[in-house]
Order: sequence, then structure tokens, then C-alpha cells
Amino acid sequence: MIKIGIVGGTGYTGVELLRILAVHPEAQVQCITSRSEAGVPVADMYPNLRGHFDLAFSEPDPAVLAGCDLVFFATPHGVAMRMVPELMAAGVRVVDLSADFRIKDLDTWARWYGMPHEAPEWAANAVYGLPEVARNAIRQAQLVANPGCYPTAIQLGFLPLLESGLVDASRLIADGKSGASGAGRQGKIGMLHGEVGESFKAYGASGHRHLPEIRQGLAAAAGQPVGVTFVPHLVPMVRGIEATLYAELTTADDFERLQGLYEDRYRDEPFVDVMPAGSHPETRSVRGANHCRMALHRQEDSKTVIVTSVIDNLVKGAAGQAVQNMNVMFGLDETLGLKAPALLP
Ligand SMILES: NC(=O)C1=CN([C@@H]2O[C@H](COP(=O)(O)OP(=O)(O)OC[C@H]3O[C@@H](n4cnc5c(N)ncnc54)[C@H](OP(=O)(O)O)[C@@H]3O)[C@@H](O)[C@H]2O)C=CC1
Ligand SMILES: CC(=O)N[C@@H](CCC(=O)OP(=O)(O)O)C(=O)O
Repeated sequence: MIKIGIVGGTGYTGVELLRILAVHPEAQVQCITSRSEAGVPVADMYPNLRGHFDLAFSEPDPAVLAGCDLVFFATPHGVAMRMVPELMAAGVRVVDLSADFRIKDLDTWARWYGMPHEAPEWAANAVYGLPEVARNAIRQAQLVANPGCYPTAIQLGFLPLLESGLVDASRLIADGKSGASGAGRQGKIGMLHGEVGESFKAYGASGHRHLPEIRQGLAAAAGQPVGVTFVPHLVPMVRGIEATLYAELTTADDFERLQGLYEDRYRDEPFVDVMPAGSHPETRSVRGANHCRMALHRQEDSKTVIVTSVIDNLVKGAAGQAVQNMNVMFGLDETLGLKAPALLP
């Protein structure tokens, strides 16, 4: 059994990790931290976990965490980078769900996250944990930076186009929509039901912190710098991300090849489903599941390829992908604990 610690267990991604790990046959959660709820039994706070966990939340204690095989950080940005060096020295493996280790250029990181990076050596060593791209590196990694939610849906949707060089990499557009759980569990006026319900808006249109992460991943796929416009939107639902992606084919004739290209690229990927061209993947088709579903579209004989891509932000966009990374790191079947289909309706 893999001995697991979770730092930041009371947030949405923390409780989603617990929901997935509760039925994972190789994982044993030993410690789950919360400073504000220390001493409270996990099942008192989250009744969906009654009968699954006999643990109480505890204060983060580096000595206890150092006794784990793997620690997940489900904390706000800036927390993991302060605690990870000590865990690395103790030989513990870490999957960080925050953005602390996702961006390699630390000046860029500091600009978007508003603080200097405090563990630059580990930022350089961390493996960006998108298994569909970096499976071999993840196997060996001591520190995995779990991708952000929008960047997961967007990178998976664009990858085959960029890897094949069939589109103009300088003019990509990603239109993202997320449910409110993407903003976490802390109280914020903008996330009240009365503010989010019956309404729909774009935000971060002049620049969102996921932009440099998306750009970094797409540039690696394209083998050249990319130009990408990303605009996120807040949708009155709890879970789910839908990304509608636009790219210009360099030759119009190539559209017919694209469906085969996508199917070939993801044929062996257990969590990526390429639907028939023209389908419209819905967020509810991935709700609670670790899948990314996508479909290709073209309007008449336009040179614009449209890809629609959906994930559950808390599963493939966070906790599910983190457990997928754990499975890869420990040489387990990658789908262990993640086989459940989506909840529908
Ligand atoms: N929500 C989503 O869809 C996604 C979120 N993420 C990322 O995952 C991380 C967690 O997100 P989410 O679960 O939504 O966040 P929440 O705000 O809901 O939860 C944060 C958790 O971290 C703990 N925490 C806060 N500050 C500290 C600290 N200084 N030291 C130790 N623990 C701390 C909190 O408990 P306490 O204060 O009691 O200690 C709480 O349990 C974030 O970095 C987020 O960006 C990634 C992908 C998707
Ligand atoms: C709806 C909403 O507010 N979403 C969050 C992104 C989700 C998130 O937590 O970001 P990471 O994936 O980087 O951790 C936002 O736009 O900041």
C-alpha cells in the first residue's frame, strides 16, 4: 500500500482526492491536513466519506508528512514551494495540485503569481504531469506539477494539431468555460449562488494566469513559440470545463485527415475519448470521471478547425489527474481507482 498524506484536505480538490482514494486498492491515506479544522473527523465535515475514513484533520506536520510515500498538495499557490524542499530531502514523492511548479520560467511565474519563487531548484526538476505527454518522465519523477484545469482541457484538445504541424501555431484561440467549483471552497462574494446563478460572464480576458502555462505546453508540442488567445468564462454550474478551440489549417485539404490523426494520437490513452467528428461533448458526460472527451468540427470548407473539449475540473482537471500521476509514478495500472464512468444526468 502507498502511504499517502494530503496537505489541504478541506478544499474541493482535497475532498475529491479523498473520494477517489477511498476506493483505490493500493492507497492508504495516513494524514490529511487542515489548520482551521484540525481535530475534526473527516467524515463529520464530509458525510459522503462516512464509513470510508477514520481519520481527523491535523495540522500540517513535516515530520508526519516525511513518513509518507507520497504527499499531495491541494493548497493555494505559494504553500507547496515552501514545504516541498524538506519533503524532497526526506525522499518523499510529491504531486502538487497548485501552480507552484508548473512554469519553468520563474520570472514569468513570479509575474503571474505575484511573489518570488522560493524553491527554484525544484521548479527546474519538477515534471509537468500531463500523462498523455510526459508519461515516461512522470514514472521517474520525485516531484510532479499537476496541470491546471483549463490548461488540461486546452492542451489535450490542441496537441495533435500542433504536434503534426498542420495549423498556424501563431494564431490559436481557446475559449474556456468553467463551473464555480474551479474557484475553490473559500467564501468569495463573486462565487455566491446569487452572483453566479442565472448569469454568465467572461473574466480574465486581458490575461489569466493559465495563459503562460497553456503557452508553455503548446509551444513544447509545436516545437516553436505559439500565439494563443485564451478567455475563460464562469458558467452557473458546479463542475465542468468546456473549451472551444480554434486553429487555422495551413492547407484546407487537410481536414479529412484530422479525425484519423486525433484517433491515432489518443488510441492508447485510457482517459481521452475522441468522439465522431461533429459531436458535441457535454460537461455532464465527464462529471465525476477522469475523462477528457473531444470532437472536431469544420464549418463548410473553412480553413478553421474547431475542437470542443470537456473535462471535470475537479477530476481530470485536478484530483483524478493527480491520482493518475500517482499510479504512473508507482508503476501501477494507470486507471486504478479511476475507472468509474461519469454521473449522468
Ligand atoms: N478547484 C479546482 O477546480 C482546481 C484547483 N486546483 C488547485 O488546487 C489547489 C487547491 O484548490 P481548491 O481545493 O480549490 O482550494 P481551496 O481553497 O478549496 O482549499 C485549500 C486548502 O488548502 C489549505 N490551506 C490553505 N492555506 C494553507 C497553508 N498556508 N498551509 C497549509 N494548508 C493550507 C486549506 O485548509 P486550512 O486553511 O484549514 O489549512 C484548504 O484545505 C489550488 O492551488 C488550486 O488552484 C487545480 C485544478 C483545479
Ligand atoms: C472558475 C475559476 O475561478 N477558476 C479558476 C481556475 C481554476 C484553478 O483552481 O486553477 P488551477 O487549475 O491553476 O489550480 C480561476 O480562473 O482562477
